[in-house]
Amino acid sequence: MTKEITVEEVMKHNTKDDLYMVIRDNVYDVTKFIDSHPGGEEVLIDVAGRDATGSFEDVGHSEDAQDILKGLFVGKLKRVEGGPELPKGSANLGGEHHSSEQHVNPFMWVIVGAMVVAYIAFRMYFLK
Ligand code: HEM
Repeated sequence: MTKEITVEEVMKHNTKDDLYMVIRDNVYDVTKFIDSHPGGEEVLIDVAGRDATGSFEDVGHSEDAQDILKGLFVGKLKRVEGGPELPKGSANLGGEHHSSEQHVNPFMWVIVGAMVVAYIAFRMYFLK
């Protein structure tokens, strides 16, 4: 019989070493998959112990990803009327874009630095 897992129980598994997430009311134990996720571990930790349906679907995961999911299934989410709501995962591609913007920054400073040096060299040449 399919195991039923409560919202409270899912929320307890919210660390890298013990990570559950919910996708379409199915509960998955993602702990062993974290290191091999092509999208990185960060996004999975962001949705640990949460509802990751939106994040998972936004990415447009392939059939392969759906197959991996099947292997991680541990039970159905049990919703109790009047009980706590499972928080939605906050991982999204917006976060990813943000971090890639930060990678651009050091390079920008090199360009700005080069322009300042060029300007000073130019001034010195003409002020001789
Ligand atoms: C247990 C759940 C998950 C499984 C089994 C899974 C599996 C995979 C797999 C197999 C890929 C490779 C591309 C593909 O086949 O679609 C992938 C890529 C990716 N996943 Fe997941 N994923 C999961 C959850 C998530 C979540 C919650 C996020 C949050 C946003 C996420 C973000 C991404 C991203 C951004 C990529 C693209 C990486 C790239 O191509 O650079 N995944 N995932």
